[in-house]
Amino acid sequence: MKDILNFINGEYVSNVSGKTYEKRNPVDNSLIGMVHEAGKPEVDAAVAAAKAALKGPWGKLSVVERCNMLDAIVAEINNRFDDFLQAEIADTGKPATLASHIDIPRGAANFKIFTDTIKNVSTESFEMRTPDGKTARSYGVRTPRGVIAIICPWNLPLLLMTWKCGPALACGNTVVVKPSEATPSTATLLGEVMNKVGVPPGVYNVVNGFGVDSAGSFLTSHPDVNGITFTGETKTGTAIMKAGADGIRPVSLELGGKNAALVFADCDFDNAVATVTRSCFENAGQVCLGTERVYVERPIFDKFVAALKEKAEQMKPGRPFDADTKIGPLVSKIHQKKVLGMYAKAKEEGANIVFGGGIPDMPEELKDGCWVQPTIWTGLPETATVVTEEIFGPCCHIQPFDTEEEVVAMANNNRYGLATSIHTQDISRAMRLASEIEVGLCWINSWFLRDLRTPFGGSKQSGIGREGGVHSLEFYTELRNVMVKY
Ligand SMILES: NC(=O)C1=CN([C@@H]2O[C@H](COP(=O)(O)OP(=O)(O)OC[C@H]3O[C@@H](n4cnc5c(N)ncnc54)[C@H](O)[C@@H]3O)[C@@H](O)[C@H]2O)C=CC1
Ligand SMILES: O=C(O)/C=C/C=C(\O)C(=O)O
Repeated sequence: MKDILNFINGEYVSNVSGKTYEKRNPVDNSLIGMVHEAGKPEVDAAVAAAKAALKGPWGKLSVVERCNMLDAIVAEINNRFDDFLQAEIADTGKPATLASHIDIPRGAANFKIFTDTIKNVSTESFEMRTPDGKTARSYGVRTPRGVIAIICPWNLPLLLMTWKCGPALACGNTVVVKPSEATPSTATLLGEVMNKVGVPPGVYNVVNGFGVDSAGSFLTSHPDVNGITFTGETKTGTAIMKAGADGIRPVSLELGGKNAALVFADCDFDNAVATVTRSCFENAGQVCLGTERVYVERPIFDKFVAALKEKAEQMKPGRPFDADTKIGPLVSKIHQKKVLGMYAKAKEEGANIVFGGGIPDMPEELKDGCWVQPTIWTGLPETATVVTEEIFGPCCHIQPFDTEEEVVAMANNNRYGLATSIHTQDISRAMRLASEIEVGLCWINSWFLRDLRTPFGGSKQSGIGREGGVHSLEFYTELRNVMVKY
């Protein structure tokens, strides 16, 4: 039996409570291991270690020395690529083709981009004349914020954790990571990499457990945590923001979405169908940037619905390493129940089910996995539950539209504002709409195409703050002004 421990001050440790919980594989519900839940004593120890490490050898490294250490982390993740791949796949059940192209490479790239950023970023400087005729020069100095709490979701575990850990460490902070209870393995494994490359104890810590009354809330309410960065549900973001208010700690929040794809009659049809297929069904729809509302201009509506249905039919569910697997299971029984509840709600509210709507027929040995069918609906009003609420499953509702004004109004009529994709060959229209749609991220004739130097985050109830490239420095550093009179 595998034990998934906590990683505190450079050592793998259990807990004083003796509490453990089962981590099961969502493909077939087999037991992967027992997770040792961190309680208050373990969270206190992790934060104390992180605080002490700021004053230890880590805090004395030059930027270049720190970046060299991060480069070694990148190399070691790549050396242990298969270990990370196996761990991520066991936790999530996602296809190996996906994890090996996105999750694990981004786990390494998320450190690399921020060593490049931190080595090349400048701060402003101004000169002025003083009233007594002398000169004063001001300049900015960036210092680490301190101990950063990183609270992660389960959909892209290594990718989303390193997206925060990379810049935090590059800026000289120390971190305490709380992975999702559903996906503890890769964050825990990264502790081995830290030790191998000589990252000092206490710089990177992992506390496993749940949110409320567990590791998550113990961590976010800890007074020695200097900043909290979170990706996950908007409701949890609200709780985390409240926790941050005590002690005036800054928060960076990447939250939910109910993203719209706008497909115009003049689009490159095959590209639009292929891209919307990915944005609806990739990672079994468990991507905050994913599309759950598709708006198609009326002249191509029927053709588009038929084409997307054909793609959904080809999404073969199966084991992660089978060559013909196109879609994995959902992450957990809890999430499967939530998504199937939404499928039932769509039916109850009168949806026309174009495809799916239930559990696929799986071979006997996989029947206990967390499978759901890719699902397409039409015919619902814009007020229907599955058109307004985030589902986080492989599904979408397709609505026809007649005018640009109408589709912009429908796309914006939602409390979230994370991402959109616009499919048209009219570049003027695309650029016009890109500024009218209320989102943090807008893709034109593409989706989830990432340049890690660019600002990433959501508007409205999809988040606060932007991370990526130099934008991450706003959260992970304090910008101090120094004025010298001479
Ligand atoms: N990237 C995204 O936008 C994601 C959105 N979701 C959405 O959220 C729904 C629920 O998924 P969950 O994993 O339960 O998301 P969640 O937002 O509840 O959990 C994310 C992380 O926050 C922690 N957490 C929960 N409550 C906390 C609290 N009060 N204080 C500190 N930490 C806390 C959890 O343990 C986990 O590590 C999904 O069905 C989906 O709709 C889920 C995962 C990612
Ligand atoms: O590319 C990224 O940095 C992030 C992608 C996806 C999410 O944030 C998410 O699904 O939560």
